Amino acid sequence: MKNLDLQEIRKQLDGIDQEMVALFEKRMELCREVAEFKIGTGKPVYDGEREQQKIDSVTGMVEGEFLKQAVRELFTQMMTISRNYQYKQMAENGLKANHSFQPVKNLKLNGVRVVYQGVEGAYSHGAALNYFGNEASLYHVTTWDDAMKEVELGNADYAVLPIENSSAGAVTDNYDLLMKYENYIVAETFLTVNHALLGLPGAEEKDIRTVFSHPQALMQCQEFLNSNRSWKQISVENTAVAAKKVILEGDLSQAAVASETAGELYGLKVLRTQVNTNKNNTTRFIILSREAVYQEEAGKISLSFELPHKSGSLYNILSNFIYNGVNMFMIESRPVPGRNWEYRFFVDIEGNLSHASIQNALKGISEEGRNVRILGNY
Ligand SMILES: O=C(O)C(=O)C[C@]1(C(=O)O)C=C[C@@H](O)C=C1
Repeated sequence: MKNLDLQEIRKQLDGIDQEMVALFEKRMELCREVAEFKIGTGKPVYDGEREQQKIDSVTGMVEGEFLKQAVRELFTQMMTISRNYQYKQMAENGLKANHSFQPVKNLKLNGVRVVYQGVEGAYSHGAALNYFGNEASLYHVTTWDDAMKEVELGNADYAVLPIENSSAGAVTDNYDLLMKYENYIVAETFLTVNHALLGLPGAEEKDIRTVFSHPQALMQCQEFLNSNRSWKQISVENTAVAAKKVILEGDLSQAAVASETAGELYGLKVLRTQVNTNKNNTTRFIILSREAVYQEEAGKISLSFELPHKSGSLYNILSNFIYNGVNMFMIESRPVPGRNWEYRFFVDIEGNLSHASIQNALKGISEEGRNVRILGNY
């Protein structure tokens, strides 16, 4: 008996769904006409005011919070699909997302000037050597900000900056610098980072009272460092500066957390190897240029945008990736300076600026987000 009831209900549901699909098709056909109108008049696809009116009107047609919320979600989704349909048509009419990036076969690597932050022996130096080898002329500056400035001024062709570590996460200061300067990410390189505990040639681990390193490196070695409760952990500019400090101050109770290479360079003794918690500790470095170029084979795009402090705003903007079949690798958020509780999002997606799906997604993002910037395709 029950089974029959269910079958009967399902039959009715099928009938309703059929009507809904037919109406949805009609709605999309009208949206196609809207797109034609917008292509003709140059109006943007996204009209936030109209969408709000629509949501207010349809939620007003039902009773009760549950149904109001359901109808809100349903229509938000439908309008998102409608926007994506319209962006697709714009792209087919040659109206692509605006960007000034030029494709190149290969990046210029020979005889270039490359800047990194820190001193010789710092991990950034290792990353620069990793990517550019010995052909380039490498030099260093004191801060990450200075490295970005060198590129902007044209003193360096490229800067090498750490952006993410597999155990400590994002290097947030460098995300902020991506906003401060108009330099572009043209490549990335990965460096396995193994920290050693380094002391004076005459020191033993039992003599140590103070450990110097970069805050990220200290964080990456928390398990080992915290097991020595009496040790004072002191942050300095970078790991190589820590090593230099230990040798210059000549105090047996001081140690540095830095690479073994830095230890050799400054004449320190390895008191313990691999003190990092994660033994696969890897840092991702980005290579920045002032030229907006991308290699034809590039497969990753970094972009940033800001969103208002409003329910669903992130969900809506990310739908531009979903409906274009674009895979997202990473998302990171940073506060927007001067605007409490509003965020700037940094997103890495899979793809190349020449792909139609990417152009569609970027067209949507650039209409719906604020201060949208393509940071690079590499
Ligand atoms: O009315 C429009 O301008 C449309 O493009 C249609 C529509 C919708 O699907 O209802 C889609 C996108 C706009 O942001 C607003 C509304």
